[in-house]
Amino acid sequence: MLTLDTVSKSFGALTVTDGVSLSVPKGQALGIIGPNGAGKSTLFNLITGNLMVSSGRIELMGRDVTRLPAMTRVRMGVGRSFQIPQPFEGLTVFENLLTAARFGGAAAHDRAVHDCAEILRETGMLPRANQLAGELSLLDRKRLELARALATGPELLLLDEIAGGLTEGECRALVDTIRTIHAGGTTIIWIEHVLHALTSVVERLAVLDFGRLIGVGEPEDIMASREVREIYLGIEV
Ligand SMILES: Nc1ncnc2c1ncn2[C@@H]1O[C@H](COP(=O)(O)OP(=O)(O)OP(=O)(O)O)[C@@H](O)[C@H]1O
Repeated sequence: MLTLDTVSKSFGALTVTDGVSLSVPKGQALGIIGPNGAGKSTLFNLITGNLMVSSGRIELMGRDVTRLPAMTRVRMGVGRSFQIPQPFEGLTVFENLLTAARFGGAAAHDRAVHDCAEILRETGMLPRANQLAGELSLLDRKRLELARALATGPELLLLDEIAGGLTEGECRALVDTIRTIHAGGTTIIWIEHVLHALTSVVERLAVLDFGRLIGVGEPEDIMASREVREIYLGIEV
């Protein structure tokens, strides 16, 4: 589905992504962890085309997308949620979804209306359909962020810290929704600091530190590794 080949990104003298190589097979759920400022969101921006790589190559569904703009990648099936939800505050929940489906996914109107209704149901947002996005609670803003990403019809779904700030119960509900999306065959890459939520969904974990990929593997092995415990969790072993 996705291959990163020695991808690097620098802002002036600051290297934020440092030679990252990674493959994500179709249908897999991969978690990305790492300390604040490790370059996780930047990596998402490089995958989506919101930022262009300084060097390296990105392949999506067998196609070199390294120089393709973000909109082309959305239309190819890359959907994302943002760490800070960015809905159109003055539009209703349904209008927000429809906008994503029509412009991000390029679906015809009738089809988009049908798909958006389905996504509202799937994400538990149906009762909020006619509410203004600007009036939503934190949980519902997060759900809307997920729903908007789904409305673009993604084959590859990138989730950026979607569980942070939620109560245990809210977090469980969100995890159930993400599990269902994954079970439907969508490839997922999920950046998350709420580790128990993340590891209850993903099959593989990648660790970023100072822009470098320092480990990729089964969640149990990664969480048990000395390097991760020292660098990420700050636990002396
Ligand atoms: N446009 C930019 N210009 C300059 N520096 C940037 C830019 N975007 C990000 N950075 C820097 O790159 C580093 C990585 O940022 P990034 O947001 O990718 O980290 P992160 O791992 O997602 O952090 P967090 O867990 O806090 O969200 C930080 O030091 C940040 O200040």
